[in-house]
Amino acid sequence: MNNDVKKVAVIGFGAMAQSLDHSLRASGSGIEVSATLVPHDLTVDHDGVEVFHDVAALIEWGPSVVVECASHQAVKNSVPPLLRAGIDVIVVSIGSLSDTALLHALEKAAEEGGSRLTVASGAIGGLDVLRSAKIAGLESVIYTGTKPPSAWKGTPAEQSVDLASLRQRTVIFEGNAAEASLQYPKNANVTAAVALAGIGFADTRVTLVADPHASGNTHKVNAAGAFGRFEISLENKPLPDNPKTSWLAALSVEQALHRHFQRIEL
Ligand SMILES: NC(=O)C1=CN([C@@H]2O[C@H](COP(=O)(O)OP(=O)(O)OC[C@H]3O[C@@H](n4cnc5c(N)ncnc54)[C@H](O)[C@@H]3O)[C@@H](O)[C@H]2O)C=CC1
Ligand SMILES: O=C([O-])CC(=O)C(=O)O
Repeated sequence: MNNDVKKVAVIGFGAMAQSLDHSLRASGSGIEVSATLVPHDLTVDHDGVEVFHDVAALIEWGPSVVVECASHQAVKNSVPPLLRAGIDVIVVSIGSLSDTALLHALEKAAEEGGSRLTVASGAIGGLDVLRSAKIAGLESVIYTGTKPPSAWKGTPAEQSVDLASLRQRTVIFEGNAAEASLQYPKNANVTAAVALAGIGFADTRVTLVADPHASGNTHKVNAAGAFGRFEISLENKPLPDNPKTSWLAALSVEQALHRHFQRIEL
């Protein structure tokens, strides 16, 4: 990796990528989004951003790093060829990594290309604690995610509850992180981050809640193990363009980018 070249590309140009683009431009850090890879049917007209509809053309353009802010499908389809071409990638659609075959394919692609895949922390925190605690043995990791009903639109929650008429806090899912990642690909990426850092997808217990009184997206993790106990609670503000996505997730991608270009990772 040449740290002096800062050709940053994003996959997707939705709420998170646009928040990232805006924040980077305002930061004066010299790191900006210069290209985006979007689906064929999407038009993006944004000053200073080259638009690609094909991963081969993006590779040809020669990004120094690519940030995935798109979907599980994008991780599956676009990330392996980038890694194979020697391009470092930061991913935020982490739920895709519950697919063990994909995880292995990504590792193989990175090995072949001599590149590196970084998993952003996203909308959650405390992953460093889980990673350390795991070494001595974790006994239990429990995640509880609460969002307003509007954030659960277009998800399986709609089949079990009438989101529009909810008057009280309602559990919409109980299971493990593997099931949550698969069933809620736009809302439960945090469960995958917790699972990967901690005791894995099968053993990470997950409860998802729709709460008409919630003003933002709340994430709680309780963990216990040989190290002791750990509890974290975040009250995240959503991005204005997507109530499903916390602003913190976009900020986590931005800090992962800064770390990518730092000689000393702070
Ligand atoms: N790790 C975490 O904590 C979090 C992860 N996420 C994930 O981040 C991703 C982006 O979130 P938002 O920007 O809020 O979503 P969004 O729906 O506002 O934007 C996603 C954009 O990506 C594009 N896209 C989808 N598949 C694509 C593909 N294969 N190639 C290129 N573009 C593609 C869509 O057209 C859309 O414009 C989502 O997958 C979301 O689930 C969101 C919040 C937290
Ligand atoms: O942004 C959030 O609060 C969490 C989220 O959507 C996800 O984990 O996919």
